[in-house]
Amino acid sequence: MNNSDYENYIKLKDQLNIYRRQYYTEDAPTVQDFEYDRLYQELLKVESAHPEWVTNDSPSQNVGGAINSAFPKFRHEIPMLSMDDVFSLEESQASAERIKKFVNQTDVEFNLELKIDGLALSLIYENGRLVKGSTRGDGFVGEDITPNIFQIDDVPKTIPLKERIEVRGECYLGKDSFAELNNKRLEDGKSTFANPRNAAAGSLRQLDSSITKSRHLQTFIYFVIEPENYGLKTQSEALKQLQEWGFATNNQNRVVNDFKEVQNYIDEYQEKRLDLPYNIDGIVFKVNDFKLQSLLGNTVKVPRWEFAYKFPPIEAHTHLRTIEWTV
Ligand SMILES: NC(=O)c1cc2c(=O)c3cc(F)ccc3oc2nc1N
Repeated sequence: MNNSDYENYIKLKDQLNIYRRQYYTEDAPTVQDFEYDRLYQELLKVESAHPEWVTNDSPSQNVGGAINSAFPKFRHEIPMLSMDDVFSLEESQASAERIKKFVNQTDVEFNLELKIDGLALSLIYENGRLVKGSTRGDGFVGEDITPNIFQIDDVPKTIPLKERIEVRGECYLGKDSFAELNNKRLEDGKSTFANPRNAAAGSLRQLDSSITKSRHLQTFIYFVIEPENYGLKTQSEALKQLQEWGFATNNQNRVVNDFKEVQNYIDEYQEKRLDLPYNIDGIVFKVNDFKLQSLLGNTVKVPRWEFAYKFPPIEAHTHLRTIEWTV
């Protein structure tokens, strides 16, 4: 074993863990997502060549980051996993083919969804009333932020369902609300947020709920835990049912059967993303049929039935949109 290779690996792992703490726990990253992704893919490559070097503090072995101990802890009944990322059309085609091979079916339907650049959120309802809201945390234990969840306007406080249900989604800050927030902070001589995702995380993980309320956070709910319990058969059906129950859902999803449609969807939203009122950083591929999803199951960190295609980074000069204030 070439010592310096191993030393370089440890340095890379430690550096990534610093970046993760900044991103997940401090909501204040010092590197752009694409730079983090590049280093993370490098770590995965080294680890696949040297599996014996992998220890459980490696970023590849756990989801998300440490939680802010100021909040009560909340242990997720079902772990909140993350997603594998791919960075090219070819890779996404290869991942789709691997999934088809795994289930031994040539015609697997995928539900494509916009990948909202926000932070993951879990909501629990009992007897039709919202009783718990939490963040992902490390995937197993998140932060109980229930008081803050009640401050988000588009989160229904009651739903027309008597059974206990948990739903999950993304909490985000719209581009206009982000620009307004940063302009206000500049006026007040405060530091500004690096991007809407960190502003959303910083606003949701607030100890003072009135600050959360002032931030105009929004959500897109995309996941029903144990959907079969509610007679749901596919992801696209689940999104419709979530909307009927009163949740904010993103209706730009598309059910596709062949790769040409995937290419069209990716091209369409690579264009549209600049004009969407919220940030997206890719496309989520989900096997649409829940029976096939359970056949595929999960690994320690990610479901095998989904993955995310990440868009290439937008050139910095184009996407920063601030509001022209009338003086
Ligand atoms: N950012 C997103 O817009 C988005 C994220 C996820 C996940 O992180 C996710 C994680 C799981 F373990 C399972 C399903 C998921 O579905 C998801 N769907 C989405 N649309």
